[in-house]
Parts: sequence; structure tokens; C-alpha cells
Amino acid sequence: MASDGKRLKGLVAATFTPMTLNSEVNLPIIQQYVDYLVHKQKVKNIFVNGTTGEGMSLSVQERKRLTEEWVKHARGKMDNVVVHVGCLSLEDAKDLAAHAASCGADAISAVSPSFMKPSCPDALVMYLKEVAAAAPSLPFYYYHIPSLTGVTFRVSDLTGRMKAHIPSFRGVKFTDTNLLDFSLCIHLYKEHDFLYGVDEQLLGGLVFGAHGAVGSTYNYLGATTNTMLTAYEEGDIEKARKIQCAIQEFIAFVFAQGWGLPEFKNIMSTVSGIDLGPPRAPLISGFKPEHPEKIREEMKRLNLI
Ligand SMILES: CC(=O)N[C@@H]([C@@H](O)[C@H](O)[C@H](O)CO)[C@@H](O)CC(=O)C(=O)O
Repeated sequence: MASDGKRLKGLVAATFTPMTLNSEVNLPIIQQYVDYLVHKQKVKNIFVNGTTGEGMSLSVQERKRLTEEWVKHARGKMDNVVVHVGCLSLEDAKDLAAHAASCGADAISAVSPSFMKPSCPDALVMYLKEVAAAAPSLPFYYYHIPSLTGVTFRVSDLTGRMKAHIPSFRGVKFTDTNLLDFSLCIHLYKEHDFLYGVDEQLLGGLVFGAHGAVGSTYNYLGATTNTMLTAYEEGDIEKARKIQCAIQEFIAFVFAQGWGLPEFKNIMSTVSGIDLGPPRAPLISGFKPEHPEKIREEMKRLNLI
């Protein structure tokens, strides 16, 4: 899975990190997880140790072990393993980037540090340049997620600077609802990949030319979302809209329960039958024994399973 200039397209599942009840990373689950994504969801790209994977709550050592395991089991089965290496510490991020390259990952990605934040776009680009330089052979994707990092520089402004200073810069994983900014990026930087990260409005991203999408729901709604992508490509907007609306209704249902990432992990366990365990502290899950049935009912009602 070497970097051969191929573009990152289609769906990318932002993987959950399997954990034991004692909150240790549960590596033996990963082989089964990869097979599930490939065979049941028809998703052949993964984004590991990101937000959904609770990457920021893992130690550097745990992140390395997870990367090794994902890459090992994806080899020959998947098209791309993108490893998120963003950290609060530049040295840790560089260490993880070099490690991802040594393992045979296909690309790396990093968020902005979010405690000591960059004061201006150039400060962020200089930080990302050092991270990317630790794995110069791997395509680098900036991970824009302002709702969590608090770093709100417009991506359409950052992209030209990243292009100028980061030789391996390939594109952006764009997790924000600002479709003006997203659309400008695609319009101005056609040779780069812009992957959309708000699953509930992916269809909007597609209209503006998204090259692909990275998200948590593609773990268990990958096949459904692929049907939407095909409908869109074939010009069947009515069908694509119907599928997107069903996904929206499901996500709205999840949020209406007061749920979020911890419960998304439970939902993936419920749908896939793979026990991914609990989230790691400080996250806690509000999922109760009666909830799996409630989830299945709602998904059946929406024709999602
Ligand atoms: C804030 C957040 O976690 N966003 C998710 C979405 O997939 C999100 O779960 C989905 O759109 C439902 O709101 C992804 O963009 C995150 C992601 O790709 C990652 O795990 O790195």
C-alpha cells in the first residue's frame, strides 16, 4: 500500500477503537472489524486514531500498536489506511508520523493542536510542515475540525499556504458545516483531495464536488451511503436525497436521546455484532440494555438495516 499518487476517493470509515471493559485497547478485534467493513459495508478505506477512534485519549504507544494492527489486517483487503497523528505535542506527532510511514500506512493526517493554539494560519502551517516532514513519503491531509480544536482558520485560506510549504500536502479532511469554505477549496485547488466529514449533510458536500467522505457512520451505514453515492453519480437526485434524509433522521434520533460519540460506538457494536467495548474516560456512555433493540427498530423504520 505504498503512496503512488493515487487519490483518496469514496467513503473512508473513521474507525472506533475497540476496548476491553478495563479500558485497554482490544487489538484482537481488529481483524474481524476490517473484514466487516470490507465485506458487509463495502468500505475499503479507513481513518484510524481520529476523533471517532478517541485518538487524543490514547497514549503514543497505544496509537502505534493500533496503527500496526490496522495496517497489518488491512493489507491486501483495503485500499487506504490513513493514520491520524495529530497531538498536543509536536514531538509526539512527528514520532507517530514516522512510525506510520515505517508500518506501511498509506497517508497521514493531523489536527491543529488545541490547547496551545496557533495564533495565525502561518503558525499552524509551520507546525503541520514539521509533522508532515517526519513522513515525507506519505501524502499528508490536514484535519479541519474547528468544533473540537477551536482553531477556525478558513481552509480556503490555509490551503494555498500548505501547498506552498508542505511538499507532501495532498488535501483536507473537512469536518465543518461551512460549505462556502469547503466549496471554495475545491474550486481553487482542483489537484487536491477534499474529503467531507459531516455525514448528515454529505449530499451537500457532493454537490460542491467532495472527492470523498470520512466519518463515523460509514462503519455501519457504509453500504447505505454507497448507494447514495451511486444514485448521485447516476443523476438520481431524488433517490440520493431520500437516502440522505433517512440518515439525517437517524442521526437526529441519536442526538435527540442526548447521545454522541460514546453511543455511536455502542451503535456500531449493535449493528455489526462486534463488541467494541466502552469508550475511554472522560467519555461515558448512556447506552442501556434496552437500547440495542430501540436502535434496531429505528433503523428498520428508516430502512437502514
Ligand atoms: C465531530 C465528529 O465526530 N464528526 C465525525 C462525523 O462522522 C460525525 O460522527 C457524524 O457526522 C455524525 O454527527 C467525523 O467527522 C469524525 C472523523 O472523521 C474522525 O473520527 O476523525
